[in-house]
Amino acid sequence: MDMRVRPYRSVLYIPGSKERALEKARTLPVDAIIFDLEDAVAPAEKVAARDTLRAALAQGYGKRTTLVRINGLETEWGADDLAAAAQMDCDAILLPKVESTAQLDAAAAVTDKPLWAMMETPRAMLNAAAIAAHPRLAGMVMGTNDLAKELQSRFRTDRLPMLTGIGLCLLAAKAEGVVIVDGVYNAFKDDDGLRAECEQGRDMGMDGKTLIHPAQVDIANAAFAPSEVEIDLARRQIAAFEEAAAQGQGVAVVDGKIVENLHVATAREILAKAEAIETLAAE
Ligand SMILES: CC(C)(COP(=O)(O)OP(=O)(O)OC[C@H]1O[C@@H](n2cnc3c(N)ncnc32)[C@H](O)[C@@H]1OP(=O)(O)O)[C@@H](O)C(=O)NCCC(=O)NCCSC(=O)C[C@H](O)C(=O)O
Ligand SMILES: [Mg+2]
Repeated sequence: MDMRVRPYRSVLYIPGSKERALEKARTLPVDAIIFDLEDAVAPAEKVAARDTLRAALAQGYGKRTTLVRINGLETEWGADDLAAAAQMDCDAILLPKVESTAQLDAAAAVTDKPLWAMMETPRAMLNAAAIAAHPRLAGMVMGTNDLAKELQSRFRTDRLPMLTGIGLCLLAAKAEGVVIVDGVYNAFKDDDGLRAECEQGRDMGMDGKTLIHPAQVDIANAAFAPSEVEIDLARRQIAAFEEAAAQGQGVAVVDGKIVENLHVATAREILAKAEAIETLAAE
């Protein structure tokens, strides 16, 4: 499926050590899963988590995209995590705290799997263009908890302190055509807060949101899917533009707004995304 069309609305973290959660995920309507060996797994459980995760992935997760987040290659677990993940039934490997292309080169020397990068430090934001342009990079994940820690910023509902960093990563991802998903919303019982943050991410151009709890899935799926209003408008824009083109005109007007070929391209992407979501849901 075309990467610009494949849904990444909901990307759920699951600690690689939690068997119940690993099982539960097979029942959840998530577009992608990050199987975590890093921060969600206690040091004493890290080695055993590799085997737990390998066994879970071998049983399959349907059409969901599967990513394994390893520990940093500079840690005592990183190299063995990477070697283990390279042999697992997963779609890609997610590297934490990527700050340079050298880290991607080191992982690329060990595995042929696509690589994703956690973007979660100020240096990562400053090097986002080079990271996104790495030939093996397929996606970026915002790590907004680590970013807040590094920035020494305060939590704000509008996320003002981190918008510069998020914006740099978005520009880099869009310039290179790689996926980018937003950071987690920690208050997993606060539906309204999550909904607002999803809307903000969607408005900015994020492909989806990383999540920490099953209760967050439906809100993210709704926020990052084309709405009925958007689908209806897209259909009408395409029809109006085709009619105008048939009459030798390059521009149409729908709802009092101009429609040019670039708007039609966006409209087609909206319909393709809606169709891809339907296809995933049907499987
Ligand atoms: C946050 C949690 C610790 C809450 O756990 P718990 O109290 O057990 O939740 P519930 O009792 O409400 O769980 C209800 C059922 O849902 C299952 N469950 C819970 N979480 C998940 C999950 N993530 N995936 C799949 N299933 C899940 C429970 O097993 C219950 O199932 P059932 O028995 O059938 O009722 C917990 O949600 C959790 O551990 N979440 C993940 C935390 C995590 O992965 N953190 C690391 C990633 S965040 C991060 O690092 C971001 C980044 O790096 C940054 O810097 O920002
Ligand atoms: Mg982090």
